[in-house]
Amino acid sequence: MIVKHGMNYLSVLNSARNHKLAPPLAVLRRQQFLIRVLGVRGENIMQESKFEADADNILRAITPVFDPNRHKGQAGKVAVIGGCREYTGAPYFAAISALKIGADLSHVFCTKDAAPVIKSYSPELIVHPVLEESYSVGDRDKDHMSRRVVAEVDKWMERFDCLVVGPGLGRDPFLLDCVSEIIKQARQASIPIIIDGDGLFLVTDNLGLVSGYPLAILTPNVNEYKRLVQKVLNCEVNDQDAHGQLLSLAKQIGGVTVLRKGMSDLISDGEIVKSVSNYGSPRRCGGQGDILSGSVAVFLSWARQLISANEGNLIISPTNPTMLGCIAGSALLRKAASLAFEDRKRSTLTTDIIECLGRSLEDICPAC
Ligand SMILES: NC(=O)C1=CN([C@@H]2O[C@H](COP(=O)(O)OP(=O)(O)OC[C@H]3O[C@@H](n4cnc5c(N)ncnc54)[C@H](OP(=O)(O)O)[C@@H]3O)[C@@H](O)[C@H]2O)[C@@H](O)CC1
Ligand SMILES: Nc1ncnc2c1ncn2[C@@H]1O[C@H](COP(=O)(O)OP(=O)(O)OP(=O)(O)O)[C@@H](O)[C@H]1O
Ligand SMILES: [Mg+2]
Repeated sequence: MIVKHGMNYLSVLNSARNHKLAPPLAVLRRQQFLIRVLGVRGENIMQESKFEADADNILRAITPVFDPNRHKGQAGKVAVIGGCREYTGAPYFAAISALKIGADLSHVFCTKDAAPVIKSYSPELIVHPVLEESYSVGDRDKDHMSRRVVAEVDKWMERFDCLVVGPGLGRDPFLLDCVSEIIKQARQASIPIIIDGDGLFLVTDNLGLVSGYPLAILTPNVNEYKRLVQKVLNCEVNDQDAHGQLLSLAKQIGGVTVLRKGMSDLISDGEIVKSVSNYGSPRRCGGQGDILSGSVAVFLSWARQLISANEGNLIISPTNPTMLGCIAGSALLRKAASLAFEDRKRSTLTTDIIECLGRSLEDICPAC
């Protein structure tokens, strides 16, 4: 088989199959090698390796060692704002992933309907049934109700190291108005915010909510990225200049960090671009992005702790904690997805990947 410069990953896989080079799993394993050699979009090998993050070393550097003097909460307190009548899985996936990686406390702020369901998935999560959708609020009560919802979240705000806004949030207009206020409060309190799922639907039409906030991370999937590019750059997604376009997008939103999910995850804060392309899984079951948002929340919190403990002097690069959080979260999720796929093959589900998070982190960064 001749691997030519410019072949994309699918044509490489097909060509490998045509040449009967290897059974399917071995071909898939070869995918990682080929991605590294050719670049995911057939880009120049030098260019791709120049952008590839040193993810394992970053993971090792920011994951804290166990210390008997530390108390509950110091390894991270995260909150997920999401969960409504339709979606209860997404906020659960994000919140439980944060705990499985090593956060001490994980909260979920969701609607009243979603709360008992999410609680029943796990006793580990602290679930607040505080969000309201339009159908449960009379027109006259809206102002009063909105103030109540925002106050309920705000009284906890200072305790959180990071918020994840959007997994399974839904798109109810009243609920999204309340969430806009919650984002404003978090920003005022300088709490990092990861915006995912329906949170991106909200923010794409209200960019002022995050614009210019360096502690904001947007984690768009293919649809969400397309909408962001159209809205912010007023053009279509350009895969020929994926790095340049992502850089412009992050810059244009005032230096927020954008993690563009895909075959290879691309991350930019408007200053630099990094990619994470370690082998993941060919399964595209729903919920993997939710694991990612919960994971990034934990690693971002740890990266900020490390930076403040070292008074800003880091021996790793990049030094922006949002970039570090994204690189570590992406690398860990992809490794866990690959382990889960090895075990479960076609039946791999998001819950299987969550079960592999601990082992994946242990492989890279042993607990003792
Ligand atoms: N197990 C769970 O609980 C999981 C729950 N999940 C949760 O699902 C939510 C949506 O996330 P997703 O990833 O499906 O959004 P995406 O790919 O942009 O949309 C695909 C297509 O659907 C449409 N569309 C979507 N939402 C719509 C709405 N409310 N009302 C109307 N249209 C809507 C959309 O149309 P468009 O946006 O282009 O108008 C596009 O064509 C989000 O909260 C996520 O966290 C996931 O995390 C998976 C696991
Ligand atoms: N084509 C792909 N090949 C390999 N890995 C991918 C591919 N697309 C996405 N991923 C991986 O899956 C993770 C989740 O991305 P995905 O695009 O599925 O998010 P999402 O649609 O928001 O997920 P969710 O269903 O949770 O909302 C990404 O971090 C990326 O590492
Ligand atoms: Mg998603």
